[in-house]
Amino acid sequence: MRLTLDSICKVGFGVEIGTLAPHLPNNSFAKSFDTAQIIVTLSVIRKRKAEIKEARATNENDNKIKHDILSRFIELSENPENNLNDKSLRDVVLNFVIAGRDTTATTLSWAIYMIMTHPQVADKLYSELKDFEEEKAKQENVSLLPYNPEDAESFNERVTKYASLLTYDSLGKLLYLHAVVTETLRLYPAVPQDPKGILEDDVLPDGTKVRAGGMVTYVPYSMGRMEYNWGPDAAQFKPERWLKDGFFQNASPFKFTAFQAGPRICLGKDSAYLQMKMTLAILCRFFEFKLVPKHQVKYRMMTTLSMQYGLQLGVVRRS
Ligand code: HEM
Repeated sequence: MRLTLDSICKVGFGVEIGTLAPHLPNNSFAKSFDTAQIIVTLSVIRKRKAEIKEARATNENDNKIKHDILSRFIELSENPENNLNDKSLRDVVLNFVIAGRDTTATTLSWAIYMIMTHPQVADKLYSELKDFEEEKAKQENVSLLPYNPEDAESFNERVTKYASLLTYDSLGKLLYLHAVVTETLRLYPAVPQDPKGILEDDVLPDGTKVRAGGMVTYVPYSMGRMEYNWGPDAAQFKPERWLKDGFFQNASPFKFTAFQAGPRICLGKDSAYLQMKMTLAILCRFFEFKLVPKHQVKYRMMTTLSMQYGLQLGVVRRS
């Protein structure tokens, strides 16, 4: 939650929340999130507006002007035709924080759970990440100094070097990692069910009549486990099902519904993949995870699919 909250606040609104600082501070933003969202987000909007105004007044060059999502919405709000006031901007901020924090955090937890309970997947993923490191370092003429997992300094140096090799383009080459994340979302979709209110009487494509005022729900959790959709091994965690002849095979969003489908499909899908793949690449290259014996992992069906008792695990540094 700390990682994904920091990330969505930085990418979305250009604000350093700092909940993941080395001493893991209690953070007023995170703490007050549930109770004081509105006050906090309005202050972020006001601060950003003032910064934009100042950057323009002092004719700052382009790299001083932030390019986050909020700044773009503020620019749109300057045109009265767009009808965007502070309240709508507040809703934009809240929408992105809610959409971007718990979804990716919960998917990362399920992915780590799947990886550590499927040793063959963990091995294959580790090989992909190690091979990537060697190839990329060779390509970029980066020297990889040997390190000792027991020695924090040399270990951290190597992790930092590895992180610098992970770019938007290079992450796109980690196909097994992409398949691991996608397979996790098939079995543990962050939004497990997604109800819709019916505005007008209508008839669904299969002839089912629906009445205004009622509700229809599609359930990615069930759809991801239907043999009808995925074959007799639907219940098994098999990233390989997404790969054919070394290429990633996308499924229709009407079959793999974790991000919804149609015109209101998730706007943050690519950004979510980027963040999750970057995090998992570093974690799975440098750490091995072991579930705490007898710890029970059970899902909790809320707006997002969380773990009822959390995920308790041991972590060991890898060579
Ligand atoms: C694993 C990660 C994620 C999953 C599974 C996911 C899933 C979804 C789903 C199912 C919806 C449709 C909700 C509905 O309208 O009924 C949605 C909408 C949305 N998501 Fe995501 N999401 C993820 C991450 C993110 C991130 C990181 C962001 C922001 C950077 C984001 C931004 C949005 C926005 C803005 C919408 C509303 C789109 C609209 O109504 O037109 N999501 N997401």
